[in-house]
Order: sequence, then C-alpha cells, then structure tokens
Amino acid sequence: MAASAHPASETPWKTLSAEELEKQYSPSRWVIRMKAEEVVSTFVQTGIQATRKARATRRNQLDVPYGDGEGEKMDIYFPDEDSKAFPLFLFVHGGYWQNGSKDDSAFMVNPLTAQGVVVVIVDYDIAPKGTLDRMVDQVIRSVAFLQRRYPSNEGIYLCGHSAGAHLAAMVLLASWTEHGITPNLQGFLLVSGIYDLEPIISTSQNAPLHMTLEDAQRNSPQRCLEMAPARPVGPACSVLVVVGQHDSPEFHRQSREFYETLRRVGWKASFQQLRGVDHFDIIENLTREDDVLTQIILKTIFLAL
Ligand SMILES: N[C@@H](CC(=O)c1ccccc1NC=O)C(=O)O
Repeated sequence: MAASAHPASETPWKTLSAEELEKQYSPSRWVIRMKAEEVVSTFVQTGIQATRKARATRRNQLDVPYGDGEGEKMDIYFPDEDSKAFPLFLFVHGGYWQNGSKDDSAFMVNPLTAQGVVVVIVDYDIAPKGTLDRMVDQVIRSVAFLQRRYPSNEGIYLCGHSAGAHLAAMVLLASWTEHGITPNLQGFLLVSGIYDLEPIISTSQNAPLHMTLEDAQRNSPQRCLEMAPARPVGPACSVLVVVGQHDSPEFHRQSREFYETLRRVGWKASFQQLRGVDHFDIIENLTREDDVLTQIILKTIFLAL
C-alpha cells in the first residue's frame, strides 16, 4: 500500500456525501436557539452594536495602518488608565474568509478594556480581493506591527474566531526572523476554528476563495504542523483550542485533532468544549463580563503576568 500523509482513518470527511459535507461546514445549520436564516444577521447586529458602544465609550485609535495595503488597518481600544505596560489582545474575525470586518467585530472590547487590557481588532483583505496566502501574511504582519508599536507590552494574546482562528493558528507557524522581530506572544485563543482546509474545497464556501488543493494544504496549520513542526515561540506561550457544544461534529473533530497535534509537537496546549453555546453565541457572549469565555480569557492573561 502506498504511504499517505492522510490515511483514510484521519480523513473521515472523505466518506461524507457532498450534501453532508456542506452541512458539516455550515455552522448556522447546527444552531438550536433560533432559525438558521436568522443566526448570521443576529451575530452581525450584535457585533455592530458592540463596536458602536466600544467606539463611544473607550479611548481608541481607529484605522491605524499596519501595512501599505488599503485594507491593512486596525482599531485599537484602550483602558481608562494610562499605562505603557499592558497586555494586548488581538482579535481576528471570522466569516469564512469572505465576510466580516473590524467594524462589526469589537465584541470583547468593553469587558476586556475594563480590566486593563488593550484590545485590537484587525482587518485583512477578505475574498474575493484577498487570497488565503495574503490574509495569513497580513495577520502575521499585524502582530509584528503591534510588537514594534508597543515594545513594552505585557504579552500579546492572539484570538481568532472560525476562519479567524485559522488565520491566528497560521501565526503559530510564522517565521519571525523574516519579519525582523519576535513578538511577545504569550497566548493563542482559537475559537471554533478550521485547521484543515481540504474539506472546504468542494463546498460552496470555496466559490469566492478559489482554493486549489495546493492552496488548501499550504494554508492548513493542521497539515503544516504535522509535516514540519514549528518551534513553540516560547515556553510560556499557551494555546487554548475552544469549540462550542453546538458546533458541528466536523468542527469538533478539527479542534480536537489540532489540539492533539499541538501537544504532540511541543506546544503548551489545552482543549475546551464550552457547554450550551454554538458557533455564534460563543463570540456574542464576549460582550459580557460574566461570560465563561470572557473569564477564561482574563485568567489566561492575568495568571500569566
Ligand atoms: N455561511 C456560514 C456563515 C459562517 O460560517 C460565519 C458567519 C459569521 C462569522 C463566522 C462564520 N464562520 C466561519 O468563519 C453559515 O451560515 O453557517
């Protein structure tokens, strides 16, 4: 039998029908608290409102360029007290690399800045303008930019949701010598992410992305970590892989396998399945200080200091 990097036992999705694969990679169809058609608009509305509130109530710098590209901007939100040494929380929004922006993604700004964390919401060029390679490069450059702008930060915590968790996970593989700076990355928080892009190729999500098999493989942190384990950035840096109870079985499988691979190659990783939440309210709830995930984030940041 020919050797294969992906034996059938590790690619259970290959036995799924086209219809079932489409369903597994349609997060709104697994939501039980409302109709699938209402889920995404509710999510976006919650994000827009949180962003409006954050901009009205927190000191901020909007549209800060982290590169020369027109889409390479970030919004930075500050705690009330003035300080040079603060933890930085950088959020990468989801939307299957084709929807979403920093203007509807400031969910966690108020609860985190209230505790002394600087929160950054980053934009990147979604499809069809951007390719996967470009988005990955943009998120990596946004991290390098933050380190240069805030050299005395008390840690950069990188959080991504869904497609944004994929982009954040690709930062685990960044080669920092190329960027001339090693960021003070202290934690990754990967929420309801996708780490192997191959199953997406044949779904409708790939229409604006035009991903080939090579594109998918080159941009799959699951595969890249298995093939050429990157060295963890520092012994203190933790990676928390989180998935919602009502995420699809394929999302659960992807999160668990990525967590297991991270452990195997030496990262300080942990895995958590959050009860009672789905792909969307897992993030919507970050607008609340008493939310379970908000508390996990604050513990991750302040127990590391
Ligand atoms: N078309 C998808 C939308 C979706 O997956 C999504 C929407 C907003 C934010 C994140 C999402 N998922 C992954 O990036 C769905 O309705 O399931």
